[in-house]
Amino acid sequence: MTDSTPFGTRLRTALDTRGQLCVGIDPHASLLTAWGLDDDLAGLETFSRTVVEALADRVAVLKPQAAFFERFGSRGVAVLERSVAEARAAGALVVMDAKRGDIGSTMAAYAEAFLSPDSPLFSDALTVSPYLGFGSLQPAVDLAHANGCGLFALALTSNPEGHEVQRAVGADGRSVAQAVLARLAAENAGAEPLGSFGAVVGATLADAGADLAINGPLLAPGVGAQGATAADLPRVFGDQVRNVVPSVSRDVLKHGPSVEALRRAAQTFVDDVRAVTNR
Ligand SMILES: O=C(O)c1cc(=O)[nH]c(=O)n1[C@@H]1O[C@H](COP(=O)(O)O)[C@@H](O)[C@H]1O
Repeated sequence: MTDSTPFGTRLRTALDTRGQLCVGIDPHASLLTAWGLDDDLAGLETFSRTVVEALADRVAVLKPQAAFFERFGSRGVAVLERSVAEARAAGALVVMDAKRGDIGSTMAAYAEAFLSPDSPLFSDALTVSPYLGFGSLQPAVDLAHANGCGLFALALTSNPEGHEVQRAVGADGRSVAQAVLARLAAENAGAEPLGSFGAVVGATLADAGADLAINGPLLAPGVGAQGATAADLPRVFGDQVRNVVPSVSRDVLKHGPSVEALRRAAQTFVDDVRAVTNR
């Protein structure tokens, strides 16, 4: 199923109608065990199908983490393909968390894999790493534009180690992260109601220390297991809080395998975010 409406437009509608939340599908071995499943292909399949069944018809964004599927080889990737297709069919926007980034000619192949409607892994958006230079991402930017998809570029990640690279200051006096954010803002210029080229900015940051007004979505992992809460969002994101997509994996997933409990956990996060954003 393709939809040439730009990702940013579709995301704005999803956030406004379903609430500001992304749930990550991260089938950790420890979660499979906690759900009473074996850490094998059948466990992976049951886990993913349950999360999609519980949440794809009500949560704005689902974000499968590709590595947890790839560790089972090609049959794990086949489970990922089915999960993406079923989640999209049920109305969720799917952000593939594969954090791709390479020289431009190879980046074109990564873009084909995730942002081409003919690909079995076709997703609404893809996480990308701009640390081979933002310009190396151009094939993905072009394909996203062509197919109504989005990208989320790692700007200020939720892990403490990210700072040594992302806060480094270049010759022009800007941090590396600020330079990435500026490129995203340029890509989103003039887009309404929201651009399709987002940044990843961890909710765990003490403060962003950068201009987040990129006219695009801000994917904010770190809520839940990494220690951030909805109450941190206004401090980190200021007047951009409306464009934040808080992302939670383990703190929702730990409530399975009960479909009802997964739904309640997700709804609690949506309500908590709504309370701090006054929306
Ligand atoms: O791109 C991401 O999604 C991401 C970026 C980042 O800065 N930090 C981060 O934790 N993530 C991902 O977000 C998810 C966080 O999972 P939980 O800590 O269980 O909520 C994992 O899949 C991470 O790979």
